[in-house]
Amino acid sequence: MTRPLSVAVAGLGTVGAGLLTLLRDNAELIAARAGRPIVVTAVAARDRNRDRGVSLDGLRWYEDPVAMAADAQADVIVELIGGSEGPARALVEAALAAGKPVVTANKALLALHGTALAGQAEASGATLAYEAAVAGGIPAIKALREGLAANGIRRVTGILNGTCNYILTCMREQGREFGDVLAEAQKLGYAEADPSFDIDGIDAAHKLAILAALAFGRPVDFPAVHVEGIRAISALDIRLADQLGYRIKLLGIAERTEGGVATRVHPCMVPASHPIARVDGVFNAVVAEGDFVGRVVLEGRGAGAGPTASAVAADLIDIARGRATPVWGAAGAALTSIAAEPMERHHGAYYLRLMVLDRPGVIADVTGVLRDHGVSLESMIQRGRAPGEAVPVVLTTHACRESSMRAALARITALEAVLEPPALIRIETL
Ligand SMILES: NC(=O)c1ccc[n+]([C@@H]2O[C@H](COP(=O)([O-])OP(=O)(O)OC[C@H]3O[C@@H](n4cnc5c(N)ncnc54)[C@H](O)[C@@H]3O)[C@@H](O)[C@H]2O)c1
Ligand SMILES: N[C@@H](CCO)C(=O)O
Ligand code: NA
Repeated sequence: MTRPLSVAVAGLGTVGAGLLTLLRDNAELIAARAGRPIVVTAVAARDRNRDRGVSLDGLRWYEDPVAMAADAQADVIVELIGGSEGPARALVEAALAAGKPVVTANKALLALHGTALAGQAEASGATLAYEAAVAGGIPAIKALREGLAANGIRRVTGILNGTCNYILTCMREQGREFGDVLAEAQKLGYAEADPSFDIDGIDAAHKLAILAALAFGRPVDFPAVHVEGIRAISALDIRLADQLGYRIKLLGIAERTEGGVATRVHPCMVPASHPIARVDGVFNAVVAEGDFVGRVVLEGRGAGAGPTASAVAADLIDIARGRATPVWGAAGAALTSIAAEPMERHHGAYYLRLMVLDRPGVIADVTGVLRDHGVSLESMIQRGRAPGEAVPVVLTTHACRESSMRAALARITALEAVLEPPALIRIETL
């Protein structure tokens, strides 16, 4: 057998420790599939003495992860620190500059600096692999970049954040509070170091920006992604969605439109009968629609030590085998910018839930505003009666322009009888 692939790992948190465990437990089958053993020989972490459930005996130890890029014995650098700046970025840049292949799980880094990093990789001939960065253990990058490479892609839709999907599922199934479930997701190793990246939709937007670049052969464009998270989703809306035959999911959607490419991350009402509505807990899903293949659906765990380590190790096996693909699926010069379609131009149906004073004339005022903006109602439900008090009123609309809906919403919010900021959730028929 050829000599082992010598791996240097920076960051021994959830994913780093998971990778060491996987490479140890499955060493034999990995060696067979990689054509040679894959062995961690160096690590960089903050605390040498923390118990991670894996032995660090005999490994070269680095206080400064960036110094690892110059380790002459390391064949590959694995970056599992996280964050789009700081030591993670410095390490990846230093390694690529030295012509060393890099494997990372860092979607923030790729979404923000992916074009420059790919340029560096192309210039030095080094691989930059990132399967773990999108949808955890699901081989979504490989599927889109290699398996579906012969297709024009119309749309990619995904449940791309395990933490949010876990929170929404537990809120619905167990009636639990948002904060309580978030704390559990953190304990399970699903959440980002700063969990607002998860719940505000930023992490899903990082991943969607990466998928959109691969799907449409354009440079990664994170600022173009419209982003909303799940903070405003209430137990009441989850219950009402159920009654209407929907599930609330945080989706990332990238699609070709007449004006270019639209990329958006926001909570959606999806029909309860749609396969994506049944992707629950920490599971993610990626649905790609290609012009020749049709619809491809991938589902699996999107976060956690095991699934993420599985994806990192798969990239290491590719490197050990000498398999390399351009970072964004084509050489930098072959990528072409495509206009970003602004969210105001989105066309779709809406769920609007108001808390209104239960008194005559209020519904007429609300529907009057919708009429003024050309928004047509599909249904209206008032739950309960409480004369002179607040009651929830739910309206669903036919498809209309986002700009019309927003203008109507601003006027409805300002009505005296509307007591709280309304909840607006887009309905996706997919
Ligand atoms: N946890 C998941 O399920 C998951 C899934 C996919 C991708 N990711 C990504 O993987 C990366 C790591 O995530 P994680 O969940 O393992 O995070 P983590 O916080 O558990 O681990 C990160 C580790 O890096 C260490 N670190 C910080 N600064 C360092 C430095 N200067 N030198 C050396 N070590 C340093 C921290 O002490 C910590 O142990 C992130 O980019 C994250 O977005 C995580
Ligand atoms: N925090 C991320 C980790 C996986 O990228 C999530 O919850 O999906
Ligand atoms: Na993946």
